[in-house]
Amino acid sequence: MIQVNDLHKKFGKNQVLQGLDLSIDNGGIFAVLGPNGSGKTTLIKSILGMVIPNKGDISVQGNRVKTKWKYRKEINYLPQIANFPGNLKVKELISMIMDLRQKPVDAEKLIAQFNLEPHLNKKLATLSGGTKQKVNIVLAFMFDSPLYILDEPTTGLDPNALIQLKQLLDQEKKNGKMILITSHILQFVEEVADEVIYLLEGKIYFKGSIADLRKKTGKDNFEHAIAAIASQSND
Ligand SMILES: Nc1ncnc2c1ncn2[C@@H]1O[C@H](COP(=O)(O)OP(=O)(O)OP(=O)(O)O)[C@@H](O)[C@H]1O
Repeated sequence: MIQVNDLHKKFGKNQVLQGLDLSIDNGGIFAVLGPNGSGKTTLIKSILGMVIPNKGDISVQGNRVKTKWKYRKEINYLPQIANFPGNLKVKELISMIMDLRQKPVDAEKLIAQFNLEPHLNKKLATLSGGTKQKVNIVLAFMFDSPLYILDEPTTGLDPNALIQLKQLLDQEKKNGKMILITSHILQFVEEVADEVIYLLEGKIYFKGSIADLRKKTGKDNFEHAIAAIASQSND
């Protein structure tokens, strides 16, 4: 469903992606990992058509990103930093996004799940970081789409909200959805991910299950396996 061929992207002299290939054709949770600055967000934004590559081809569900941008309606995206208009109230933002997307929604249940009712009449600028992230999650999950792209979804969440997020992910995975997640929280990744996609030096250095990663690195501990994979590449 996602096909990336020979993707190159540089910002000025900074060559971030250099000949990246990726193919995902089944549902499940895919964790996009890699050191800071390795290009995880750049890859995600290229798939979303928000970053224009210097070279290479991307298709999502058979639609080439360059020409058939309407495919974006089929993606639920949670940005790493949500730039909400601070003067809007939470409920106004939710209804604005509903109007824009014009798709059936199930916001009520999510609002209750993340205990957002007491915040609906508050302006976005006045919310705490974690509450903003809960709003971000509601916006990303309220439409039914085949593909979810979540950039650091756990940021700022309290333990209860984190449990709710994991439940949502599990439910959508059972519904056959494809879910791409970036996260630096390895405990979370270990719990939810079916596959790890590890970016290094502008390419995918490893793609496979956590069990495969353990086998490849000879490390049982996930954190150590991730650290080992980065150092193996320098050998
Ligand atoms: N719009 C931009 N203009 C200039 N440089 C950029 C831009 N976007 C990203 N970069 C650079 O590209 C590199 C990769 O950034 P990116 O945000 O994709 O990394 P990341 O793997 O998501 O990092 P992190 O783990 O810190 O979130 C970084 O060096 C970053 O400074």
